[in-house]
Amino acid sequence: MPSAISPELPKWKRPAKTSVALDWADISVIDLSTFDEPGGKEKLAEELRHAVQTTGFFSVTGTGFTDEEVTRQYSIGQAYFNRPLEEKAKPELRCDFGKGNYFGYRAANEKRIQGTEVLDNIESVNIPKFIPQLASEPRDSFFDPYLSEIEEFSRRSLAIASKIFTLFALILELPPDYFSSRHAYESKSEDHLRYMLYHPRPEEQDALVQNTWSRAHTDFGSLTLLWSQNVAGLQIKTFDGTWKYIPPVDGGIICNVGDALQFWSKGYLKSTIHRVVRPPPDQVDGDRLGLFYFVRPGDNVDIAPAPSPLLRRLGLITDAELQNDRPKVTGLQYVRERVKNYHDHTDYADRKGQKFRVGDLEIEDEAA
Ligand SMILES: O=C(O)CCC(=O)C(=O)O
Ligand SMILES: [Fe+2]
Repeated sequence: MPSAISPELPKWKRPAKTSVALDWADISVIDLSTFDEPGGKEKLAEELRHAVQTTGFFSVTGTGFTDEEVTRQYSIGQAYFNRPLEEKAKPELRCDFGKGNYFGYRAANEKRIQGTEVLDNIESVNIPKFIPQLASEPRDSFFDPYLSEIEEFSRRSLAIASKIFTLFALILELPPDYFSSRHAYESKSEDHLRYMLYHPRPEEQDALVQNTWSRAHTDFGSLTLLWSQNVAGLQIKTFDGTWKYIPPVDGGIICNVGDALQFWSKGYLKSTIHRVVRPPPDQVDGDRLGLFYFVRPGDNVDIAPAPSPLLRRLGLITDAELQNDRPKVTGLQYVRERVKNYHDHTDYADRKGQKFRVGDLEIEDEAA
């Protein structure tokens, strides 16, 4: 059982910002502290509409998370990764990619990149929601002393996401809880809190894979929360086709729409293509530690267009489509297929333009 007082850990130190002049994306800042004010949601919804139609990535502030709480999560992540590989990589603690199950540990250096001899430099660990239905999923006993604070962080993360879902529902003129009810904390889903570490690679190796640390993709789920980080490398493909860096937003969480929300909204809410590249010279020597909450659709939720009056008016959905009695594609089926298709290989190969289907959903795994 977690102890009431969590043990001390070496305090993680946030790396300095780069002094290299990079081509930064213009990211809207949505201040959620005004959410409960009269008219607050409506105003934020308009700001968000603009953000998702220009860059697709946005940041939220006023989330209630203190810098100390966020640093603590990084400290936990750092201490976890500092342990020997044999402890982290026990078979029962690993992600079971054959089943499309992303809970648990993913080791670095096990897959090749784009058919070269260069190895994947990412290790990560995904922690499920703290609900009884997920109690038997892999969870490293390293986390035991910290479980109560990790659980609180996980629950508060989804609460932030819920506010954003409410804004999306307002934008689409749906009942305010249309999306948040499909992502309830107590309902089983593939949501996870993630600590993720990129290990720097020698420059010659990076050169062989076009400096790719994570290939261009769109996120699988509904919404991704990425605690702003100073080590540059994350880039988005802007709507005019150029790649721009996501800038650090102090105290902010970077958010992006995932493909599930794009399916529900028939593309009105766009899941922006992004990738991670080798950081600039003044940041490339250290590890790049990231903290995320990936929101996935509830296991039993149907991934089908939402009956949005706005989407109807825009001609993006028709009544026939809404009445269509097609077989349901559930959140669990969809997410598991995607994880399997992306990760259950020995190589993160170049897969540009390749499509696959889950039910009636057409999916491109590597965005061109
Ligand atoms: O590390 C990052 O900044 C982004 C990672 C990412 O896009 C992902 O894991 O889906
Ligand atoms: Fe991503």
